[in-house]
Amino acid sequence: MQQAETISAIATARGEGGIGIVRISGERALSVADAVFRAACGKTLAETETQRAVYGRIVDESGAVVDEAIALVMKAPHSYTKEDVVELQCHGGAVALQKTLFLTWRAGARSAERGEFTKRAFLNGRLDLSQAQAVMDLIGAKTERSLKMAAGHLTGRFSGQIQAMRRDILGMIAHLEAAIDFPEDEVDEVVTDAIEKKVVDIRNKIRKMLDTAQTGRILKDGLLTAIIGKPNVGKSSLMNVLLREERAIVTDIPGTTRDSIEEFVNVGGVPLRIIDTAGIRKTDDVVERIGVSRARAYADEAGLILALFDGSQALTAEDEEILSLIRGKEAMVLLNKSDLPAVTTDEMIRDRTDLPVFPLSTATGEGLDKLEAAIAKRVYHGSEEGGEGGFVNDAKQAEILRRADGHLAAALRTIGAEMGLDFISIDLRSAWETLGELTGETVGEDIIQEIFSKFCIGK
Ligand SMILES: Nc1nc2c(c(=O)[nH]1)N(C=O)[C@@H](CNc1ccc(C(=O)N[C@@H](CCC(=O)O)C(=O)O)cc1)CN2
Ligand SMILES: Nc1nc2c(ncn2[C@@H]2O[C@H](COP(=O)(O)OP(=O)(O)OP(=O)(O)O)[C@@H](O)[C@H]2O)c(=O)[nH]1
Ligand SMILES: [Mg+2]
Repeated sequence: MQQAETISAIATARGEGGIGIVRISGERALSVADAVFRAACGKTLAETETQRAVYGRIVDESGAVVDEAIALVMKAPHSYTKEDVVELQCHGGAVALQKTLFLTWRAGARSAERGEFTKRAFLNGRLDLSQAQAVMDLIGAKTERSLKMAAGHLTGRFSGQIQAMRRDILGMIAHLEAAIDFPEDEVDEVVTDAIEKKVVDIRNKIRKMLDTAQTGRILKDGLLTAIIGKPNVGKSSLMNVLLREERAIVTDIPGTTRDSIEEFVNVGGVPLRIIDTAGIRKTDDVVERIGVSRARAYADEAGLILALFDGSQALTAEDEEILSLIRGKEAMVLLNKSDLPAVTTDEMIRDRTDLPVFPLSTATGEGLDKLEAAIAKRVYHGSEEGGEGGFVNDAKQAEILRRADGHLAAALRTIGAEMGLDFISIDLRSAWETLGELTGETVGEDIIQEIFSKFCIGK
């Protein structure tokens, strides 16, 4: 189905790059493009076969040349949106590109909303909702592993699993309805036994998918990782070696870092949002005190704490306080300055904490490989591929899966209570509908609008 309104937008990065693309989609895409583009061969784009590239010029209403361009013609349904699409590939200049865009508006297109091309692709059945979301995740991917996850979603790995579950549920509903309509054919108990088995199966699949949710979210958004410790233990040095860049100021003066610094680091494919914090200590300095309270706040908020200690010094009361601060938290204990003679050994630290301990030196780089591998392993906890369905990478998706699982659990209770076949069917239908929210088959326009409004213009 082609939308009556024809839309256009600049599809490439603003103000940079050698080529810039104006993309047009909708019922009148060909006539809009023909109003602004003159092919060198003399043919109109409407006469051009689909999937052809045509060389020519962008001209304004008076026929004056605005730019030199290549037009890509993709006729419905053979395009990204499944509508008629023309892409005008121009020289990358911002002014010429903007002018070409204006000309398409004057010729009858309107400015595309955020994500509107992809929204049309969704509405026309090219992608389901989880695949459409993967388009944005792909663009925003922070590491290669994040990219791989998004690409898996885009190619329908996740959707495929969901669709299979929905088909199975629908099959059960049909079975129940047949048994209700023709009670003489089958004994109820035989029917419910079969259904119980299948429901348990699907619940197991959902549980496996939910197990990947935490990893999926980290791959998508990054893991908030706070480096904490008393002053001068080497926190900023650690930030710098992880970044491979002299980002934070390092001096031998305790209290060097006063405000926290956040940077993105790729550790073994895991995106970390690393925060270097002010050394935790009691201080009369007003600015430093604010820094210290921020450090404590980050320790609470972080998904992972890297607690740093100086192995070349004896542990102090401040170190003991940090050890108790991280007790029971997601934390790793790092014993720094292993290049110097050890005063505090890892055994001494291990006596005081159950958390994993890593000796290292930010000066020589010793122990860093092990630390990075341990961080990556911790995030993946064995599930490199995120199971058959790929990762669940979004809190909303996880919530929908949990709700669907709740309906399946209710179906099992209904079976257990021998309440009758039609009641089981009601629970199953709820589960089927809930799972449809993931693929977008059972969600309202408002939710769809909200999802696409987070996209960029031209996508
Ligand atoms: N220039 C350009 N590059 C792009 C896109 C685009 O729209 N334009 N895409 C999006 O932003 C992505 C590619 N996605 C696309 C998906 C389907 C079709 C398409 O035309 N499919 C037709 C023809 C397939 C075929 O010939 O086999 C079809 O499925 O019928 C195009 C792009 C990334 N690169
Ligand atoms: N020998 C040795 N010195 C180190 C090592 N790591 C850091 N240092 C030194 O320790 C001092 C403090 O390092 P920083 O990274 O500024 O320490 P910090 O924990 O950020 O300190 P504050 O910002 O004051 O809390 C500097 O002189 C560093 O050169 C190490 O592995 N070995
Ligand atoms: Mg510092």
